[in-house]
Amino acid sequence: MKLSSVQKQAIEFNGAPTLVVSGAGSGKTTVLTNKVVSLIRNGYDSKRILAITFTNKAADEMKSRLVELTGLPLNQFPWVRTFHSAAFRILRQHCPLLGYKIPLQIYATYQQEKTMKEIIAEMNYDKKYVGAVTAHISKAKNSGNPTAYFDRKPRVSHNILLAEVFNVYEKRLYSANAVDFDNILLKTRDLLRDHKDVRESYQNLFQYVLCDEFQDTNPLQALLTDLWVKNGNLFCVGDDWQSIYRFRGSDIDQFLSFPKKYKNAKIFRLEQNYRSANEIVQTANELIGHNTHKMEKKCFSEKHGGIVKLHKFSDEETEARWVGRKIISLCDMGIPSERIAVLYRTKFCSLSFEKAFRFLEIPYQMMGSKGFFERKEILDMNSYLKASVFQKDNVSFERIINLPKRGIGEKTIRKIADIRTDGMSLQDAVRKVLSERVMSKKIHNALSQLIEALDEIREKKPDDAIREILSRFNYMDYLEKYSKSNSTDFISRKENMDELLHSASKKQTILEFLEEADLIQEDKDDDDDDQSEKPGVKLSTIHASKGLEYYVVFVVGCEEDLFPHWRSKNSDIELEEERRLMYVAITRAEKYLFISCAAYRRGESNRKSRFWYEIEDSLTI
Ligand SMILES: Nc1ncnc2c1ncn2[C@@H]1O[C@H](COP(=O)(O)OP(=O)(O)OP(=O)(O)O)[C@@H](O)[C@H]1O
Repeated sequence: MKLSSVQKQAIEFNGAPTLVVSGAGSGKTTVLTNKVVSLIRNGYDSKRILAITFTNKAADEMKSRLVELTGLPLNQFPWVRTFHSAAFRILRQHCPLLGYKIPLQIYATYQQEKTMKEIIAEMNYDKKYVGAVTAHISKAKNSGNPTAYFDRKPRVSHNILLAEVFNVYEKRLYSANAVDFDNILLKTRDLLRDHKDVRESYQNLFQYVLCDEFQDTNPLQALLTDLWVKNGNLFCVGDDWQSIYRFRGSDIDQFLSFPKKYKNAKIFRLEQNYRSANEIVQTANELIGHNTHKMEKKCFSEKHGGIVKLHKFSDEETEARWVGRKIISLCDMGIPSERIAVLYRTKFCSLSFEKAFRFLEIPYQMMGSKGFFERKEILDMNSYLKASVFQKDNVSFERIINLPKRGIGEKTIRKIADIRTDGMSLQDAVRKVLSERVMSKKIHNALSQLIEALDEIREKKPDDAIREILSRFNYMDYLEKYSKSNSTDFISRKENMDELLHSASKKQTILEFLEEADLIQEDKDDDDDDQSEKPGVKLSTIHASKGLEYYVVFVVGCEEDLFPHWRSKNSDIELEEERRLMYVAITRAEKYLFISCAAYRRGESNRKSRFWYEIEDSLTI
C-alpha cells in the first residue's frame, strides 16, 4: 500500500506533541503502526516505545503487524499495550510504595460486582441501585479526582451517599490487596505523581509515547499520558466524530483541547476515506454537520457508486423480513453473507431479526455475546486458581467453597466467617478451623480436601492446575448435571473448558495466566472469538461494530426515542454522542447502506428518528 502524502508527513514528523485528526476509514491504524516502524528505523529502541491501543485485541494486531514490518520478534515490543495493561505492568512492580504487597491482585468485573453487591446489602441500601452506584464510582475514579466528582454528584437515589460507599469499597479492595480496573489507572497515577524517582525512571525509559483512539480517552488516562511523556514525544491519533464511550467516562474534550493544552502541538488531518464510497462518506459528513462540538475536517472518498437508501416499514416484523429478503438477494448477487451487517442502537432490537433470519434460513452471528471470562465454567476454574494464589480473595473462595457441592452449607459458612478477626479472610478462617479441628468430621474432611487441592496446585503450570481441579472434584460431571441434560449447552461449555486449557498452557505460572485473563476483560464490546471471519450475517450493536467494516450495512430501528435513545434527549452533549454513534454505523459501510425504521415497534407507535431527516436532507441535495 502506498501511503498518502499527509500520512507520510504525519509519520515522519518528530519532536512536538502531534495529533492526527483522522476521518473514518482514513488509515489511522496504518499510520500509527508505520509511525512505530519509522521511529525504529530512525534509531529508537522498540523496547522503549510505549504504544497505547484501546483494546487488547488491537494491541495484538498491532504487534503482529510490527513483527511483519520490522522483522523483529514479538518480545521486542513489550510496551505495545492498552492503558490498563501498561499501567498494571508498572503498578505491580512498585505497589509496595502504596502499601500493597506483591503479588497485587486484579479484581475483575465479576469480583468487583460481587463486592459492591455485598456492600450495598450491608449498608441496607436498595440492591436495584448497585449498577448505578458502581457506574458512578467508576466515573469518579476515571475523572482523576473522585472527591470533586462526589461534590458534584453526592448521591444516587435520595439516600445513597456515593462517597460513603466508595470509602467502604476502597477499604475492602485494599484489605484484599487488590485493585479493580479503574484503580489500576488511578493508583498508577498516584504512584507516578507522588514518587518522582519512579516517574522519572519511566519518563527516561519511554523514548516515544503513542496513543490510538485518542478521542475515547478519559481525564485519568490523559493525566497518565502526561506523566509518561518527556520532551513532547507524544503522538496521538483519533477521530472525535467517532467518540462514543461517554457512558464509560470517555471525554471528547481531551481530544478537542489538545491544541490548547500543548502550545506547540502539530495537527495533521487525514481526510481521505479508503473504505467507503463517496456517497456514503458525504451522507456521514452531512449528518455529523449537525454537531457543534467537534473539529473540522472535510472527508471524501475517491471511490464512487455507493448506494444509500431509506426505508420505512409498518412494524418491526415487516422490517426484519424485508431486511432478510434483501440479504438473500444480495447474497444471490455474489456478496458473501459475512460481509453484511445489521446494526442497531440497543440489544433488544436483534430479536425480530433473529426470528426472521431463522425463518428464512439465513446464517447469522451475534456479535458481542457474553465475554469468555464471564462464562460460568470459566469463572469457576479461575476462582479456584485465584483462591489458590490469593488467600485474601474472599469473592473467589466463597464461589468455590461449596462448588461442586461438598456439603458446606450457608450456615457452616456463616459460622466460619464469624470466627474471623481483623484482616482475616474466609480462607484464613477455614485454615484456622481445620487446625483446631472444631468442625464435624464430614465438614472437616470436605474442607481439608479443598485446602489441600489449593495448596497442591499453587506452584503448578496453570493448565496442569486446572486439570488437577477437574479431576479431583469431578468437575465435568458436575457441569454436565448443571447443563440440565441440555447436550448442546454442555458441549459448548466443554469447548470453553478446552479453550481455557489451551490458553492456560501458554503460560508458565498461575499468576501470569490470571493477570492476562483479568486484563482481557477490558475488551467489553469486543468479541472474544473472532466472529468477523465466521460465515453468516453479523447482528451487532453499533458500539460493538466500532473499527469494523462491511460491504453492506443495514442500520435498523431508526426511530425517535430508540435512536437517539430517549435518555439522551434532554442534553445536547448526549444528543451529539448519539449522532456520533449514527456516524460510526454509517461509516462501517463500503458500498451499500440501508437505513430503516418501523412505525410500530413492540406495539407502540413511533416517529422517524431526527437522524433520518438529517440523512434524507443530504440525499435530496
Ligand atoms: N494510503 C492508503 N492507500 C490505500 N488504502 C489505505 C491507505 N491507508 C489505509 N488504507 C486502507 O484503508 C482501510 C481503513 O483503514 P483503517 O482500518 O486503518 O482505518 P481507520 O481510520 O482505523 O477506520 P475507522 O476509524 O473508521 O474504523 C484499510 O483497509 C486500510 O488498509
